[in-house]
Amino acid sequence: MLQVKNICGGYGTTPILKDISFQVEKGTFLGILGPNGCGKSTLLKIISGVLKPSLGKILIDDKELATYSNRELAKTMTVLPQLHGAAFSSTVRETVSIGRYPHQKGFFSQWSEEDEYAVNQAMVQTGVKRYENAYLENLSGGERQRVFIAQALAQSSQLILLDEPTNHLDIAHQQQILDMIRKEVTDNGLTVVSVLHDINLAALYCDELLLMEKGQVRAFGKPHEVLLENQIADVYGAQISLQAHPEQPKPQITILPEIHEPLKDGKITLNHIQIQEEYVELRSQFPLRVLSSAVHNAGLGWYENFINRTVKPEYNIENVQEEYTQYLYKAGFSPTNTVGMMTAVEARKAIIKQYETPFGEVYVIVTAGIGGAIDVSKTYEREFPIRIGTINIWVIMNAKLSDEAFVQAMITATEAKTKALQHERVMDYQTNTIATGTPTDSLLIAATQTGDYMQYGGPITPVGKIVGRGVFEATTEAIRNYQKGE
Ligand SMILES: Nc1ncnc2c1ncn2[C@@H]1O[C@H](COP(=O)(O)OP(=O)(O)OP(=O)(O)O)[C@@H](O)[C@H]1O
Repeated sequence: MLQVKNICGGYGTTPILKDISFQVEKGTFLGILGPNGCGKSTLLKIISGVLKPSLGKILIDDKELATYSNRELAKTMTVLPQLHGAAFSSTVRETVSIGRYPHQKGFFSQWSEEDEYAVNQAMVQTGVKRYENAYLENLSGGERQRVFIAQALAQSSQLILLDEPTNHLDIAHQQQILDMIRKEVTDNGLTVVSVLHDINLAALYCDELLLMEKGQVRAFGKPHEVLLENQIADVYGAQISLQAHPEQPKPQITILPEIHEPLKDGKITLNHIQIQEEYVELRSQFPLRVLSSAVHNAGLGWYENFINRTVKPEYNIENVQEEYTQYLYKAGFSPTNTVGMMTAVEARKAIIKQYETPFGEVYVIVTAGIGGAIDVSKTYEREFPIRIGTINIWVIMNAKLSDEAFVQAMITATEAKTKALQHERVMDYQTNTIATGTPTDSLLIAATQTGDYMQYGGPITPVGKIVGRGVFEATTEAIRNYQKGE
C-alpha cells in the first residue's frame, strides 16, 4: 500500500530525515515511535505530500505520490495532523462533513445518501453524534480530537495518517478510538500510519512499529522485535523495564524512576510474625515482593501484610473473595495490601522457623492439615469429594530475588514439602500410597528485595538450600503438630 524509499528531507536547508525506507502492507497499523524532535511529524508531512523530500520517493499503491492529483490523493489518503488550539467556528456535523469533499463531483454536486451515511457512521463510531450541532469552540480538547478523527473516517480513504490521535484523550477515549481504528484495520483492510507517543498503546494496537532516532530508522518490525529493553532505554535515554501485558502477548514498558523513595532498608524479624487466635500474621510496615497461590491477592505483587486465617472445617462460602475482603477489613488489614491464605488448622499449631544464612535471615511458617492428603500421581483415578486439609507454606527472605529465583524457590519448596510428607509417611487413604500434598495446598515466597541479589533459587543455590531445608523441617514439625491434636 505504502512504500517509503530512501527519504531524506527537512525544512529549508536543514536536513531532518536521513535515508528512511520502509513499507506498509494494506490492512496494517503502523506506529511511528521516537523521542521528541526525532522527525516523526516531518516524516508524516513528507508521506502526506505537505513537504517535498530532498531525496527519495513515496509510492502509494505502486504509484508515485507526486503524480497524484489533489482530489485523487484526498480520496486515497486522509491526513489528521497534530491538533493545536485554533479557533473553530463550525459545528461538529459541518466539520465531519468536510471529510466528504474529495467525494463531491464538481462545484454544484449533490450531497448523496452515501455522504450522509459516511458522516453519520463516523460520528457514531467516534461518539460525537450526540453533540453534532455543537460548535467546536465549545468542546473540550478531547471531544474536538474525536471530531477530527470522525472527519478522517468520513473521508473513507484506504490510508490514514495520524499524528498523535490520542493526545488530549482520557483512557476510556484512548481505548475507544484505538479500538475503533484497530477494528477498521482488521475488518475493512484500512491501512493506518500513526505517530504515537505512548509506547504501550503502540505495542498493544499496532501490527508494526517504526522506531526513529535522530531522523533515522533505528528499528522496524513487530512490537516484540522493536521494543527491546536496551534499545528503548538507549533511544529515549530513559530507565525502563519490559514486561508482558497481563492479557495479550504484547510487550509493555514501565518507567523506572531514578528519584524514588528508596525501599526502606527494612528487615523482617521474628517480631513481625505473630500467632493470633484466628490467624497467623506477618505485618512488615514496608512492602515485600511476593509470589503466591494464596486465596486473596495471588500471583506476583508487592504487599505489606500476610495472613493465614483459620476457618471452620465447614466453611463453604460461595463468594470467597467478597467474604475474605470483608474479613480483612474487620480484622484491620488493608485488602489491597494483604495476601491471605485459609486453613482449617488452628493458628496455634503453626510452625515458625528462623534460619540465619550468609545473605540474611529466612523465616518459614507452615500450617499442615493432612486429613485430605493425596498422591498426586493417582488423582486421575479418584472420585471427589475428599476430606478437608491444606498445607500452607510461607517462605520469607531478607534478600533480593530475581523473578527466576522466585519461581525456582516455589519449585524447591514444593519438592521439600513432598519430601516431608514422605518422611512422615503421610498416606493417601484411598490409594494407600504415600501422599504428595493436599488438593488445596498454598505456597508463598516473599522477599524484602534489599540486601544480597539472588539470581537463582534451585536446590543447590544459597536460596534453594535454605528453602529446601526450612520447608522440609517446618512441614515435618507442622505435620507432627497436627497429628498430635487429631
Ligand atoms: N516548520 C519547521 N521549520 C523548521 N524546523 C522544523 C519545523 N518543524 C519541525 N522542525 C524541526 O524538525 C525537527 C523534527 O521535528 P518533528 O516535529 O518532525 O519531530 P517529532 O519527532 O514529531 O517531535 P515531537 O515528538 O516533539 O512531536 C525538530 O528539530 C524541529 O525543531
